[in-house]
Amino acid sequence: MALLAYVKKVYAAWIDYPLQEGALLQAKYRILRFLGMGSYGLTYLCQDIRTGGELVIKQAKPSKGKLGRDLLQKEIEIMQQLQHPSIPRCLAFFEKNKQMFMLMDYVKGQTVEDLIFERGAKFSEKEALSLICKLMPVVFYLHVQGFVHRDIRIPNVILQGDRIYLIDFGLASRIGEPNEYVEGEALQRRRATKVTSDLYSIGHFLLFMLYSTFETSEGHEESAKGWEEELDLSPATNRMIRKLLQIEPAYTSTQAFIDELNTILQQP
Ligand SMILES: Nc1ncnc2c1ncn2[C@@H]1O[C@H](COP(=O)(O)OP(=O)(O)OP(=O)(O)O)[C@@H](O)[C@H]1O
Repeated sequence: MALLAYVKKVYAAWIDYPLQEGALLQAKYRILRFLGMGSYGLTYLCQDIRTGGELVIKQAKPSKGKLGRDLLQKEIEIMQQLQHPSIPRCLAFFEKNKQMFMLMDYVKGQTVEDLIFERGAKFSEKEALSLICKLMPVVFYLHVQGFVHRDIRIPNVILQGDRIYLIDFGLASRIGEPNEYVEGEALQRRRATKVTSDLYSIGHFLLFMLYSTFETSEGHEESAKGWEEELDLSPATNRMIRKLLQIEPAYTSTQAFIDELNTILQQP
């Protein structure tokens, strides 16, 4: 049994091996760089050789078979229904030899994850709240269109100068849709097809930014303290995060959260 699992793993790694830089897809799109491998897809930065323009191509992970293709198909269907300046457009898709590919806008910029972990960016309370405030119009738009993103995390938000982008709609769903692909109870809250799951993720997003200024004292790296003790936040922000994380009753709507966020930001 262990041998079979090993063989399957080796086979998956082999068929999921990224396509080579320089390779041409559909005789039009040259692969410039492999951007990364997610749970269900491989993503490449490409160039349209006719126009010289850059674009991103996401390939359904071959080892995931039909499930991978169905998930990419779903991502395409959702992205095609969205039109927002903070969401990359799905430009086209194609299938070749049972492989599925989606073309989308390339968002040049830096993810919030890179800013914190590679650039050492530090977000004060006001800066972190302002960034969330900037992100909320696209989240609100998504919710009004009847969708939840379900994967709002620091690697999925890109800053490009003054502009903000939300990427990776691989887990996006219609609000109220049955939770088909969620494994494990802990993920249910984050992945429920309700707007509260995006608000819950925004609570964690905010904490990631706020912890960028937190210094652990020597010898006390492992702290059992929670964020409320470790971070010196205003009582209003603490309460807001408690509501986002559903420690207190959750916000009844996305607008209710936005209103409270604006009120806090207007305080001196
Ligand atoms: N439209 C885009 N523009 C620029 N970079 C992108 C775009 N879409 C994805 N990326 C980048 O490509 C890489 C892979 O992204 P992808 O969403 O496929 O997987 P992931 O985020 O690594 O994993 P998972 O999908 O499991 O969350 C990431 O570094 C992401 O920032």
